[in-house]
Amino acid sequence: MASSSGLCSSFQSLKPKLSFLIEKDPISYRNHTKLFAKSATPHIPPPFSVQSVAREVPADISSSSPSSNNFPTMQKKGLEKGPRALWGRYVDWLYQHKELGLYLDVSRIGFTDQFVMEMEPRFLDSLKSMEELEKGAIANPDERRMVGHYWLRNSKLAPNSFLTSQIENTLLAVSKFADDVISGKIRTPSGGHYTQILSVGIGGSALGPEFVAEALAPDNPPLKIRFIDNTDPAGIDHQIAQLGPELASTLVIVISKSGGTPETRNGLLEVQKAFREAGLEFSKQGVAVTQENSLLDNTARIEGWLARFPMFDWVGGRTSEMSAVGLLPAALQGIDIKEMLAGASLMDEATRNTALRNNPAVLLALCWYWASDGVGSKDMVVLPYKDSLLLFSRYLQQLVMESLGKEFDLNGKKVNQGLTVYGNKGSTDQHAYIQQLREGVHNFFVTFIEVLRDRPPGHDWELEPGVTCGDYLFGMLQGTRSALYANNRESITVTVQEVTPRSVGALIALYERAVGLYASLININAYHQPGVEAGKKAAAEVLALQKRVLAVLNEASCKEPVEPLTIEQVADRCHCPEDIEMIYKIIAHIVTLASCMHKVAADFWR
Ligand SMILES: O=P(O)(O)OC[C@H]1O[C@](O)(CO)[C@@H](O)[C@@H]1O
Repeated sequence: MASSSGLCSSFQSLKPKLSFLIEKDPISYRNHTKLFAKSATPHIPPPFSVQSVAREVPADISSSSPSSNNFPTMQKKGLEKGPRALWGRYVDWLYQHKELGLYLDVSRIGFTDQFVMEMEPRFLDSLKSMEELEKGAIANPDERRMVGHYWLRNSKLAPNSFLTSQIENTLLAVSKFADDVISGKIRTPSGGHYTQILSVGIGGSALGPEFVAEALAPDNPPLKIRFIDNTDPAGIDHQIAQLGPELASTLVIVISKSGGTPETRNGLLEVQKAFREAGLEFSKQGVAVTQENSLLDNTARIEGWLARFPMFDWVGGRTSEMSAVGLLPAALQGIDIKEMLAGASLMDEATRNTALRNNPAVLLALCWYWASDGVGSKDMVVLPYKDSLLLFSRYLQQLVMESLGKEFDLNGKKVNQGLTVYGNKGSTDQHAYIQQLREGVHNFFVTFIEVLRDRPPGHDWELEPGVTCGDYLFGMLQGTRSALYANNRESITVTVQEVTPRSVGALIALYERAVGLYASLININAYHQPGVEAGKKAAAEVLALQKRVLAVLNEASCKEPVEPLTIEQVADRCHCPEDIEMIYKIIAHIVTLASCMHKVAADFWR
């Protein structure tokens, strides 16, 4: 096979050099081009230096009429096609963060120089708002809250010393607890090492930890992690069954900012039941991450759980990965959380840059605005070409959609804003829905996430002469990017050297800032979620109605003989005839579950 050939070894020794070239070349080329451009075109100084590169802008191929009143006035042009012009655009706009080894290529989004110039003052305003937010302004007016997730990776930025020490103490406590568990200083009630984590939480209290575990946990972590992130009884049973006897060496981390989310409470009650049935004492293995004095916090304190870590009022669920919510599970899996924080902090610095084309979060938000007309008219398909980043799109789905999907803007005007996010991973998705992306309805733009390092050094081999498995992955990404572009489908490419705690921290920080900037551009509150409350309220009403239905059915079933009822009669006896459809669904649900209701069910369905 090729792996043992001379070609293979020479090829492998060539590869690091190639990646070095890839790393360095485009930017130095850009600098070179800039010098050229300077002599031909007057250089417009930062913030945005709009460069004239040779462009072949064909006749309007995919023009659309933006529906937002705020959208700059010019018409969208078709995408540039000529390879030389595209290369020029690539070089001209490529963003590189050297220390992070991160690139952002926006060349396949067709924004024009005029668009950039028209957007510039608005971006400067948005950056100003972000600056205020970081200084502790009430950035979430509805909930009268500060928004401080940026302080988590640079505690000195917090607006007062009390918050700074809260952040630092929590980080110390998380690190110490994780070290003690891993080293065996903290042991299971029977004196052994902890081997498993069962994380119970939902939404922002699950998605970050899930993404980070998938991306960064080593193959043999000190503690393996499992998640209960739903109120699906079978799903919960499955997780507990998979733990089996290891339940005795499982650390259960219950995560909930509010401490009152029903799904999380249910997960906790189910796990506590499993502990009782196994003859284990839950409190000795339970850890809570929640706001001080929440229901969960009080329960954990009264029951004397193993540990409690704070969640802060000024950190939102979907931006909580760098708080104890994300750091505790990560540290317990042996992930370097200081590196995650360092990556995020470097990215925070980069995304404060007011030289707009050198600010990657500005570039992302600019692309989103352009591609979706500032009103979410196109969906964002996120395609990491790396298995370990599979959950990035799912993580971003909450970050972006819960933040931007709002009915009203900050002035109370109905806007129905948002930006839809979906995606799994490449090249897998090429064998699923990319057919439609290439040829079907044109309602999206793509974000490719590229990882330069295929494998740890020394593990590569050639499947065919000169070609590795990773070369295929690379080819699939580049091929899809080109094929989509050839059909006027726009894309962004974010490139990292490898998937490390640092690069993952940076990616999270990049998107957090881009969402904040974009929200400010479209004048919405990115930090509340009133729509979710409506669903929760409706669910509570269904559960209340279920109790009334059960009472009516119980009464009927206690009669001798059992009193058969029509659905209309049940609705009448519940005093809510207008809810007949919901009552039908409730009965259909409970008759399949409750064995005590079998008799009634039989009569009911007669
Ligand atoms: O951490 P908590 O309070 O349990 O909330 C979980 C999730 O529920 C929501 O409040 C609504 O879905 C999210 O914003 C949040 O991340």
